[in-house]
Amino acid sequence: MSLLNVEGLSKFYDGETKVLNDINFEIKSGEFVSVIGPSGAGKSTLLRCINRLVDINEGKVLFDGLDVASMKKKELRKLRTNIGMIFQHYNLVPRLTVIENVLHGRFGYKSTLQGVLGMFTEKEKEQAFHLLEKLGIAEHAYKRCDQLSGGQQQRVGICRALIQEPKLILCDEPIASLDPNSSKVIMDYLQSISSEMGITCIVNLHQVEVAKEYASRIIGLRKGEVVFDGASQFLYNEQIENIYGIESRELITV
Ligand SMILES: Nc1ncnc2c1ncn2[C@@H]1O[C@H](COP(=O)(O)OP(=O)(O)OP(=O)(O)O)[C@@H](O)[C@H]1O
Repeated sequence: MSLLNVEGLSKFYDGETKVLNDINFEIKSGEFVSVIGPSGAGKSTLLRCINRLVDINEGKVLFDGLDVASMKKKELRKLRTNIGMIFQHYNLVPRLTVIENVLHGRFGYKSTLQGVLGMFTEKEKEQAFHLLEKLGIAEHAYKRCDQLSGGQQQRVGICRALIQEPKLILCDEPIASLDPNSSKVIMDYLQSISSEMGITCIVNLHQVEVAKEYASRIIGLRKGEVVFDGASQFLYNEQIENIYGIESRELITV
């Protein structure tokens, strides 16, 4: 079943230059898709349109059949509970503990007062701890987040997204700040989230070889347009050159 439909999506920030131009694709529940493309191609903007962090200028984004562009405050809150987000720089609150940061993922289910007062149920705390165990960082639960390595902080970010019980996780360059070993750990976790938990993942990546290794499907963006959309095994050098431009041959290591 299709979870996400993007139909004729265009986005411009300044009213003139199209950052995204007539984007069309459909993503089925449980898919693991990577979006690749050169810097400035519009990868982050695309993710931001899907969870309406930015407004959509033309076309449609349908999440679970619902039109994201026309959502009002309450519907948007529900949408963002259904969509977890993982960022390059983790976006954690550094002075708070690991477990507090994870519990922030439950904010979408709380009233403002409950959220501000940090009123979480025992079940939610157990759930947070269980997720930290699953991601191998339970021993750090009561440390401040800023005492953790980048890779560990990203695992906290994943736990915070998972505790939302999302249908979709959007990852905006989740390994761009990490060394190769930590990157592998994070990508392995993201893959198991998709294959074992059935959560749909869309992952923006700069590394073509990582996208090919992990994603079953790749969407290639160039100058705001989809220039490739297909199974990763069909992303040959020719397609990579088309996405990155002929001048980027050094990127091709596959
Ligand atoms: N808030 C904004 N206001 C104006 N222009 C923006 C804004 N955000 C992004 N842009 C522009 O939109 C274009 C696409 O940016 P975007 O960040 O989506 O690309 P990207 O493919 O994710 O790039 P990168 O890989 O470098 O993160 C760029 O030209 C960028 O300068």
